Amino acid sequence: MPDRSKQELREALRQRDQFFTLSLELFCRVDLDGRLLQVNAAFEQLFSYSEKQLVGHHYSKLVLEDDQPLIDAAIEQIKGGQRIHALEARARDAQGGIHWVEINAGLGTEAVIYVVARDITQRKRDMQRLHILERSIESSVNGVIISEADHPDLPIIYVNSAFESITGYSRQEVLGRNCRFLQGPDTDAVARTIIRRGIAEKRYTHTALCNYRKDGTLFWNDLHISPVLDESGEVSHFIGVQNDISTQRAYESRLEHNATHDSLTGLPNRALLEERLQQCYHHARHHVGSVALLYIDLDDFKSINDSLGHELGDQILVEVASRLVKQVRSNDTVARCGGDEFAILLVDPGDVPLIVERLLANVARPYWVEQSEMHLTASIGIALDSNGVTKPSHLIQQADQAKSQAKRQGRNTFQWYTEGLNKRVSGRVRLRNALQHAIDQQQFELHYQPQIQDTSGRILGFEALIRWHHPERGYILPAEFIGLAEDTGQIIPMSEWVLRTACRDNVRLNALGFEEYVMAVNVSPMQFQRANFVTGIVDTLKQTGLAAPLLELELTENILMESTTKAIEILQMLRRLGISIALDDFGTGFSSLSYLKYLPIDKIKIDRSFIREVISDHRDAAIVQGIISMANQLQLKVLAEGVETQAHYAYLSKKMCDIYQGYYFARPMPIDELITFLHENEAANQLQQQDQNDSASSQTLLLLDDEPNILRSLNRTLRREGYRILATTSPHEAFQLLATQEVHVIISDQRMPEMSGTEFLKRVKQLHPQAIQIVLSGYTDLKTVTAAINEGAIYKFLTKPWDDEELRLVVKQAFREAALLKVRM
Ligand SMILES: Nc1nc2c(ncn2[C@@H]2O[C@@H]3COP(=O)(O)O[C@H]4[C@@H](O)[C@H](n5cnc6c(=O)[nH]c(N)nc65)O[C@@H]4COP(=O)(O)O[C@H]3[C@H]2O)c(=O)[nH]1
Repeated sequence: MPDRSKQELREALRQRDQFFTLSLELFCRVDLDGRLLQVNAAFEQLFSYSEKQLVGHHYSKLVLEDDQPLIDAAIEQIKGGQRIHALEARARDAQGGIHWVEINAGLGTEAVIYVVARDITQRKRDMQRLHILERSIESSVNGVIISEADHPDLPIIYVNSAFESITGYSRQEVLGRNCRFLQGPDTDAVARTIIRRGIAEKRYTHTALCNYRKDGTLFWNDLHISPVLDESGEVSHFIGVQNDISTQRAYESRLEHNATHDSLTGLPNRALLEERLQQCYHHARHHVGSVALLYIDLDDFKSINDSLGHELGDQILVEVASRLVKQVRSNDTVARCGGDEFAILLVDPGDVPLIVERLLANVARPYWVEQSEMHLTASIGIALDSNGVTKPSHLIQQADQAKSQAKRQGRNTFQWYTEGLNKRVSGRVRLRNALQHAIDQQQFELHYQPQIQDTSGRILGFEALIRWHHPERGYILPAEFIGLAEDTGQIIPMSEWVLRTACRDNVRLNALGFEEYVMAVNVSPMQFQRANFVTGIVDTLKQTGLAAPLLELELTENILMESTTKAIEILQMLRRLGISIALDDFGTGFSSLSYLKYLPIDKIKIDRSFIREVISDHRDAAIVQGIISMANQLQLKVLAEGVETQAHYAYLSKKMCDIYQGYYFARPMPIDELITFLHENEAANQLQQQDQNDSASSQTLLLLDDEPNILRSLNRTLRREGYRILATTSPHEAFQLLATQEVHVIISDQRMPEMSGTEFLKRVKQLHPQAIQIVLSGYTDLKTVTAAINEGAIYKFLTKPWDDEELRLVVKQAFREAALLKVRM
């Protein structure tokens, strides 16, 4: 070889070595057995071995055992004349660090393998990371969408499987499209704008919007959109992460619904009603009267609930709710305010009474519960916003007040709210406070009214009647405060006090040596319904020492009708203890008579409203007669309340009434007055008894009439009573008789030739003031009567022809009066 060529060859080799040495790629030469022959600097550097430490060593000094079969196979291929391209294997450096290398190799001319390799550890790591990211995106439960930002329509270039399962669209169906195909008519315009702006401004955006699945169903998409920047910082893509929050939304709206709706009927509750009312005020401030509020309360629903059970009670409430809703327009609000109370907000109501009538009629239609027919009514209160109300709760309150008024007016009716009603309600609030003060200050007293046995006139017992001794107003009657106390619950402490005091006072009467009297105490509905009612009574009897048979409880029909079975059980318990039961105000309760036979009671008290006109109104007379006959059949005692006159008494005793109570005998009186009354009564009884014992004739009656026939007839009527009767046709002779005999009662004619009856009695009054005088006149002209009354001498004025029974009673009373007079003198 010429020198020049040698020189050129040396130069080429030097350049190749330099290239070999300086190259950043890993170079090495390996013999066909896999032993290293030469490595370059990059190789030394990567593996931290010097060329000396490597040359002559088998490649397995570096390549991991797992990858060695790959290298062996590659060597075999090379030996067969093939080239190896991009074979990846792992090798360990001197410090034990692992490197991924990509190997290219081929056979050189001198049976040496030339290897060019590259350290791809970083690339491998990056790829692995990408792989993990992709796997995590794929396995994410959130839908992921990547769209291209360069393209104006932002076409989708990637969606994950979660997107497919949320939307129902496959990857192929959505690639290349803009995401907006998921939107629909209900998609909120605000949410769309938020997305549009976020994309235009290339920033992170978050919103929730309703989207549609492939099958057309709606879902709530909680969407986060983030821009993706390329190396130059430009937005190359948008990545959207979507979350199906339909269930959460449904739950939230259910929660919201529950917070504003009644769970049983599904109607708005009171809070939502107030909100709607507030909205109405807001919109309708311009014209008054545009809103009406109806407050509806079902009448006696409690008894239905108690008798049918709550489940069926609930069914009825649901039915009522549906009937109410059907009667109003869709922009009106029907709300359930709790229990059996509903309210309706009528917007631009028009003819309110017409609507209310319709509501009442519909509530009153029969209900079918377990194959039986049930009836129900409602009371409705109406308030209009024309009353200058500015707060929803006030309007509701006004309608509520009007409803209570409707209830008091007999139910199944409606009532408008008025200022007068408001005043009454404020009055009630004041009264309630005053009543509380009275309870705290013990301003109550008990007055006792005697109850009299029929023929004997004997006192059987008393009714305890509460009085409020107001420091300024004096005595206030129960009619003014019992009803309110019942509504407010204040009746409970009052009733306990009444029972205790009445029992204690009866024990006191006993201790004073009077005969045993029965004390009748009124029981209030609320008191009766308390769980501890019977034990409370037993405790009071124990504490006061009153024997149970000396206590009578007066209950009204209405109390017993509330829950008949339970009431019967309670009454039976009381009767077993020895306490007697009277049914008060009988005839006023409109209740069915058929239940009477089941009630364990002892006595019926005919309400005084029937007694007032009993002698002049044939209807009252018929009712009283009916009650007495029925009571007789049921072997119950009958007490007539409100016996005010002698005529009442005479009439009722003819009708076989057993017991009497009324002003005719005595008014209710405080305990001290009662004690005096009882003493007087005892004394009179004793005298009467003594007189009767002395001789039947000790009660002397003088009859004076100028007509002998009248005298005979009077004699006949009164003879059977056992009086000693003196009779004369002349006033003169009468004076003589009076002078010689003790006369207790005189019956005188008015018109006599010798002297007028009035004149005669006036003179007798002066001479014999202890004699009780009765005028019996055929002339009832005003002059005669007033003259007789003005003379003040007479006890009674009777007319001819007389009623025998009445006459007998008057005379009997007169003798009683004469006896009392004698005690007082
Ligand atoms: N016009 C007239 N009235 C007569 C006559 N005789 C009695 N009265 C009155 O009739 C009422 C009889 O009591 P009541 O029917 O149980 O009716 C009672 C009773 O329902 C209730 N009440 C009274 N005290 C109590 C009590 O302590 N507790 C409860 N829960 N209620 C009571 O208040 C009602 C009214 O009581 P009072 O005003 O005391 O009225 C009493 C009595 O004063 C009469 O000849 N003519």
